[in-house]
Amino acid sequence: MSISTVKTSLTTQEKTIDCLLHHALIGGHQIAVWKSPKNNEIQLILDKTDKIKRVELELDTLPQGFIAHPFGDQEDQKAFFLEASDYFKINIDLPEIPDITEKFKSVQLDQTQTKKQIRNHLKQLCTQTTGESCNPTTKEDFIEIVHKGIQSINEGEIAKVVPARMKKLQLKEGFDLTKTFLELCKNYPNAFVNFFHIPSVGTWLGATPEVLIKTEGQYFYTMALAGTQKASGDNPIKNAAWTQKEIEEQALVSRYIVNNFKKIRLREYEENGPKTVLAGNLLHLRSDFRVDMEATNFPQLGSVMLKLLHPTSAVCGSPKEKAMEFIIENEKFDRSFFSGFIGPVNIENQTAIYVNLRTTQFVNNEVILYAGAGVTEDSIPEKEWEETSMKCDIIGKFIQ
Ligand SMILES: C=C(O[C@H]1C=CC=C(C(=O)O)[C@@H]1O)C(=O)O
Repeated sequence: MSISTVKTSLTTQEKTIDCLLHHALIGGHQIAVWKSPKNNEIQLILDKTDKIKRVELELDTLPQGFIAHPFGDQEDQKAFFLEASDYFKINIDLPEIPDITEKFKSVQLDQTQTKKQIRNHLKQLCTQTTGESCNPTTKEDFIEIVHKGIQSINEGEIAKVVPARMKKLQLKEGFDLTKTFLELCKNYPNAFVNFFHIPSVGTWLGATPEVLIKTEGQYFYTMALAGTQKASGDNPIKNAAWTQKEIEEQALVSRYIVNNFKKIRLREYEENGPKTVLAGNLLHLRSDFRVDMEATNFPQLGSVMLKLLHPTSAVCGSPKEKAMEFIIENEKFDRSFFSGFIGPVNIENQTAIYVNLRTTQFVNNEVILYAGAGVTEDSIPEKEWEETSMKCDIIGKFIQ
């Protein structure tokens, strides 16, 4: 695997990403591009083996790469995996230097032609998933699901459920993938901004605020993120007031994490929060968990918790199995990779896997936006619908 660090000005940077995206999309290769929260480097891997790989969730045994798992259980219990044939880092703050694009150009194209070919390729994408064949969720349908969810909660079937909806937009003329990615990086510095493309499987662009599991050195991290309100005013975090509904909704996610620690008899962990955090123009409640894997003698905690946590009660509900049954029965579309998990594995000693939220799928000249909302006994259906609209807009406003 070759590793290159590219330090470029914005235009060279854009040119570099354009060139690598073009190389991957036109060449039929797999590609993942991401920027981690509060980081100034865009990272990019190309998988040129041209094999769609499925791997077990044993993170320590994997080479450097990028993992992607749909929301639903997979029959073989495996995830998709892009293996890093090439790995690049592009610093967004430093101006200038090496032009690595020469090696990736099969034909000499100017930037306008490159961008046009990327766009045309995006317009023609098809996937094996069924998302594209379904109609967008209507407000009436979503509100009905929320009502049903509240009813199941009142009947004691479940404590919380997270129904989702999908919305379609036409891919606009002149859509520029690289520019959109850079815009997302600029506007959402706290998010994991990502684009991944697995030919015939899925092509997704998003900016998620939610870590599922992260391991770095001896430490393991996870978080309980839930509860949503619009950020407003000069100091939105300070001015935020949370109702009992959101406090309980987030507490359920924290409890779910703690219960999973209990299952593996892990007693020593740090828990901080909940505190209010900003994600785009939304506020959430978040508790952070940290475990010293050395001190607790849990070297494989990342893989163990990944299997236990997904799907968390932030995207499915609680108890997990009953909430999943509810979703399968009532949602009329395939979530595909939405609310699944994605992220870099074993890259520079770090694995950081995120819940795939605030995201969009490219398919058949359209983009599909997805969003869910945590329903508890105190939910007001109309407000849950509005919340999903705000969540769709996080990415949607950059697409239109
Ligand atoms: C399911 C989503 O968000 C989750 C994460 C944060 C807040 C949430 C909420 O308030 O419902 C959700 O649990 C989504 O963005 O589609």
